[in-house]
Amino acid sequence: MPDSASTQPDQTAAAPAGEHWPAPTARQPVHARISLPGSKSVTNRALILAALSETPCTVLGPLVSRDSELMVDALRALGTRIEELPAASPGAVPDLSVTPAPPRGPATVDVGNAGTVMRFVPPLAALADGDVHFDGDPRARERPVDELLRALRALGADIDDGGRGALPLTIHGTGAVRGGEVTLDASGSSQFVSALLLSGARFTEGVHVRHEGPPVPSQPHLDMTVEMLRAVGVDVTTAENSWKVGPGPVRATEITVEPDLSNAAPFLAAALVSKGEVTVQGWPERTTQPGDALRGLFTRMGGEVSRSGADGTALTLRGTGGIHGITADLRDVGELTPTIAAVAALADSPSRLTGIAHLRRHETDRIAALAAEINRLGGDAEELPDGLVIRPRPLHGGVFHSYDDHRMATSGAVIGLAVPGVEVENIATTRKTLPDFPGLWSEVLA
Ligand SMILES: O=C(O)C1=C[C@@H](OP(=O)(O)O)[C@@H](O)[C@H](O)C1
Ligand SMILES: C=C(OP(=O)(O)O)C(=O)O
Repeated sequence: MPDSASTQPDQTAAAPAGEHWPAPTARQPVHARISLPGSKSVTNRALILAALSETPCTVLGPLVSRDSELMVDALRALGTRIEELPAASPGAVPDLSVTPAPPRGPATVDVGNAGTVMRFVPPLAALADGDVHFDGDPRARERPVDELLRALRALGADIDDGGRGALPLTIHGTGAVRGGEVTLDASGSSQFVSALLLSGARFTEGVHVRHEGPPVPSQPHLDMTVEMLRAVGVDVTTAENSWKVGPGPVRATEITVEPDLSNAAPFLAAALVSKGEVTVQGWPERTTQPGDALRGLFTRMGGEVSRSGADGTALTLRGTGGIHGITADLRDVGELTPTIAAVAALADSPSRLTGIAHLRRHETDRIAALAAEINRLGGDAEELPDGLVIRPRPLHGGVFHSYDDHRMATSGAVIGLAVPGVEVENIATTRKTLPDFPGLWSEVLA
């Protein structure tokens, strides 16, 4: 079996065959100024809202990567017209013109390994007239959707998942979803709640989602959903563990996508690790993106953050010398964990990262994968049920496996900055959310 087909980390596994990318070491402090592609989370929400809109909508500055392409293909399969507009300048990312149509089946949706596609599209597909079949990468069949399916059924959808509570599945759309009140346990993924809210205004009775169970992760992503819904005229009220969307039209005409701040993580880490300076352009003054937390996290780990530019949207992180360990509850910003863990492995004191049990069901079991790969390079990372303890030790070169996980791959690149001889297996998996990570990384290191 090719290495990239395996998703389960195994500390004892010998380095299997696969494409290995020699991670460049930073021989001197990195000094760079970069523009990052659009946010995955904003792009895929924008596309869903545009598809449900009463009016045509332009999505400005969308991400073009595997996850966004899967979303575009899914919506096209359901009848939405999505066209690229002429690029503003050569090499610029084309904006997207979205012409909505009532969702229709029969259709087949490939979710790849995109959480946003496997969770956000089923509620929209339940509004279709006809059957919609969902499947994805082998790992997608292991990622949780059970609570979402349970909730959708309670709201009136007819779903055949063969009793698995997982992909593959077929939604027998009847052209309408009753909606109403539903209680679910969203501790496995905030995306269950976001999914129901994004399509909820189009359910006959709207939707009132209540969460019961251990805390819901990724609060900023829930805020993003609520904020984007309100921006297109949807009535949303929230209380603790409760979100209510009134029935009514979605009126999206233009949605601008912010740069992906979570994808800023490895680049800012490069400044910290190499004692250099990296500036990310277009960092919003105010945002719901979890990546905004990098400012505080990397400051605690030894960096210095400043803003510049006429509108203050150029954000610079300067490495001041030391890299410090950190004790942090990352429940709200789980997707930053792989980069924080990589930096922690290079720090001058131990780190304890908690609140992230749900990462065990992300693209791979990220807790196990990070521990396995840091330890494979001579480090000392210990798994906790809900996180990691990382005690820095001198690391050596070797293969850093990515487990088909974009953020594992970029973490290997971060460690490689400081440790000669690190080879990242399947760097191409970074295309899930970044169109050309190796290219951008070499530019930054040049
Ligand atoms: O709604 C979103 O866009 C996301 C929510 C989070 O999911 P979980 O709550 O499942 O961690 C995050 O990790 C994922 O990368 C994107
Ligand atoms: C968890 C992630 O992605 P997904 O949207 O597939 O859940 C991620 O990007 O870190």
